[in-house]
Amino acid sequence: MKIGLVGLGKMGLNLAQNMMDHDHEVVGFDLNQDFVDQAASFGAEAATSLEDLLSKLPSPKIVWLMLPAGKPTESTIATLTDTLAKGDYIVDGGNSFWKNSVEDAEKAEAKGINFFDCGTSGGQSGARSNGNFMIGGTSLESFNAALKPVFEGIAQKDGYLYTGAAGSGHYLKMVHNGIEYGMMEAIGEGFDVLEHSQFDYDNEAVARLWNAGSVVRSWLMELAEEAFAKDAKLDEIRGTMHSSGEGKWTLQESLDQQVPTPVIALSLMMRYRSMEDDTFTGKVVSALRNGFGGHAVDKA
Ligand SMILES: O=C(CO)[C@H](O)[C@H](O)COP(=O)(O)O
Repeated sequence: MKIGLVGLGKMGLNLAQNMMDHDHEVVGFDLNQDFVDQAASFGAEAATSLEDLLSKLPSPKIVWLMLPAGKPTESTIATLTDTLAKGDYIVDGGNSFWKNSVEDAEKAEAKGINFFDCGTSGGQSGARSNGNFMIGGTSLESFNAALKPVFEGIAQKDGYLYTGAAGSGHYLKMVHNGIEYGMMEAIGEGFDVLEHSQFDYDNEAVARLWNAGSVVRSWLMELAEEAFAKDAKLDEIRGTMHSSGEGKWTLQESLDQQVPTPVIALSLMMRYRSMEDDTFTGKVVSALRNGFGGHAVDKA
């Protein structure tokens, strides 16, 4: 297969190499010329623009996006929907909001373009090899015809699934990331309790121990082991926990469906709380305690 890959950042560049490792040709484009040059140095064909990339693809054209969710992805899909022809393929491999994918697919499919929304998991190393992919889209037939052979190579065994109608791939990735929020928060909290205990635990040794056959062994625990190996008390980093939106979307969806998801909800709240050094909530509560009970307040 010859695939046009748009977006050659951390994930896209690794995915390009993964595809080429499995005998696919890649034409790469990114607004950042350095990324294009890097992809070319690995053997990808460099494109100077989206139009140039399309001109280098045989029909049916397969255009695979690895762009930040939101405007960069949506505007590129709109351009592709205007430009591509019946039978061509769009694969959105970013972390797009699933409702956008449903709408994007409707517009693309109205023109006979196949649209697939592909949640990509496994981080940068998974993109590079043995990845994990959750793929919704136009039909199983069109998936099997052009994309299945690609996923057979770039995914690990059992590491890809056609999940049904367009939107279902990114919906599944959204929930995956909600789970990810909860798992990471639990791991973080567990180590926080250890840090505050009367005992002197070696965090790296604990993570290594738990990775050796315990119930909580996991890739996340392995990443914790690696992080503690580099910086035993993580003194070099702040505890601000950024978020890209998928946890929020999972919570919004669970509220819409009236499904109780307290772990995911609180994990998201903890991320938001971590972005503030102090809180206005805290100031108000402190003032109220002082007001009704004369309790001490800490001065700013
Ligand atoms: O999809 C991912 C992992 O599965 C991305 O790394 C994503 O950015 C993680 O979400 P967040 O940035 O909100 O922590």
